[in-house]
Amino acid sequence: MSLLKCLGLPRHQVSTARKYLNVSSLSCLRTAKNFSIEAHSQDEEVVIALGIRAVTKLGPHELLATLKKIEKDLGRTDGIRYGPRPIDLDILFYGKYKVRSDSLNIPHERIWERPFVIAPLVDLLGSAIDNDTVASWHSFSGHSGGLFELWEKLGGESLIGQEGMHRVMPVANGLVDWSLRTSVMGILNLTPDSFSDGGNFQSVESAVSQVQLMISEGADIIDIGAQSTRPKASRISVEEELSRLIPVLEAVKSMPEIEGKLISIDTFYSDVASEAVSRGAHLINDVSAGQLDPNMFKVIADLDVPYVAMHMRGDPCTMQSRENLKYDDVCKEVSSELYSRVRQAELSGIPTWRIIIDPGIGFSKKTEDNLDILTGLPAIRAEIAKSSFAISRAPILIGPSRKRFLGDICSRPSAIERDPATIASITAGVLGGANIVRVHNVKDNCDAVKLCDALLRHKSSAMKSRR
Ligand SMILES: Nc1ncnc2c1ncn2[C@@H]1O[C@H](COP(=O)(O)OP(=O)(O)OP(=O)(O)O)[C@@H](O)[C@H]1O
Ligand SMILES: Nc1nc2c(c(=O)[nH]1)N=C(CO)CN2
Ligand SMILES: [Mg+2]
Repeated sequence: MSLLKCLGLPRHQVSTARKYLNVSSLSCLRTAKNFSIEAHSQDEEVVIALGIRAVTKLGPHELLATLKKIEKDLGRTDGIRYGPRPIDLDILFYGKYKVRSDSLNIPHERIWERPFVIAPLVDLLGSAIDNDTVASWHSFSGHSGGLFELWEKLGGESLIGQEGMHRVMPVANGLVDWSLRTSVMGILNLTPDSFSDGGNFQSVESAVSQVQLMISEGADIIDIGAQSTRPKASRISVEEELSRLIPVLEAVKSMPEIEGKLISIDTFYSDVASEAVSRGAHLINDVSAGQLDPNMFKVIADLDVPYVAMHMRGDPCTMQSRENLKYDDVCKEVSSELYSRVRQAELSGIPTWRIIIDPGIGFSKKTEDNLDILTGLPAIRAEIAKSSFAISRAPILIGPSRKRFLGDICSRPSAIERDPATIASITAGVLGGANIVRVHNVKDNCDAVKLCDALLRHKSSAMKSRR
């Protein structure tokens, strides 16, 4: 088992490099999030650092030769050491082994003082040290508290999001740091039967004007769904979903206002996902996290777009069955079930730096479960961090908008009356660490997230000045 570091990779080559690594007798076990290190001068490229943990049949020197070949194929020429280069692939660790030869030193000698190497390296771990190999990596660091202590000494989590180092996701043609401000995802339902706005936006013209409205009100992302996932909704075929979706997607793509905004597709069908991405959709939102279509993960792995993996049990027909509503500790169980879906996605080739997680408010949850989740996002992150820091730090999306539990609490049987309660639930979620909110009423929720972001910034600057 080895750990690799890729450094200095131009944006478009992130996925190319990963594909090279996949075909070179490495099978990926885990991927750490991208870190972009901002350029110090204007002509410098943004540098991307990422970590990969993989299994290989190659010996350490054979692996080094393979990596050198990949570096060469991607355009690296022998030149000034430590200078600018299109890619740098290093072996940080190789199982429990130490290697010392003229051409190879493992552990890599210069990792210990480099925050941009340690950041993705720590992300490949979890706080629970669950095997001997990982234990040996900790001991190689020379610190009694292992790699975690080393990371703290370098500055730790406080280095991230400032001082030039960002945790980023490749989205459309750029890199997004979802932690900088909360993003608002406006909902466009192309369904006759959605619980809140079913039937309103079925014609292309009304869909386009709704998108115009949501963008003018501040939406960052438009989430287009052509299949209802409300409890007990009957399922439509891929063909029918596409026939509703494609004309609207084409029309939305040709709107001048859509420039700079992201288009998300709410679907659990892989064929819908691939068709939509080929027509310019930027992101796939799958309420089933791959459970309703066995091809979903493989298709998403090849599509190279961000993927929202939402927690749900069963399908929209069975999700509210007694069995699927049974939790001892909802935050713990949602965390472990979501973690195992994301793990599966990773093993199918979707790197964690493309994954957005969603606890699935209203999907196989009772009212009190939804409340536990809305107040428990930090607990969900902490629980996932036991297994994987990278996944625990994924952006969180929440979608409480106009859902029934809000109506039950506020005695609002009609969904449109639930906007004030929605705003309160969004506020709770964002203050607890949600990064993207999926809402019907864009205008009012944009104000809510702006206030939350201001509160969070204020709190973190007050904490810093106290230090
Ligand atoms: N663990 C290791 N991983 C990769 N290369 C190594 C390792 N240990 C020693 N080397 C040797 O270091 C030589 C120079 O590495 P490279 O050209 O990648 O330098 P660099 O990228 O400028 O430095 P660095 O990788 O420290 O940032 C390689 O040809 C290789 O033989
Ligand atoms: N990611 C995500 N997608 C959804 C959600 C949700 O909560 N999260 N809720 C829906 C039903 O309204 C439909 N789609
Ligand atoms: Mg190198």
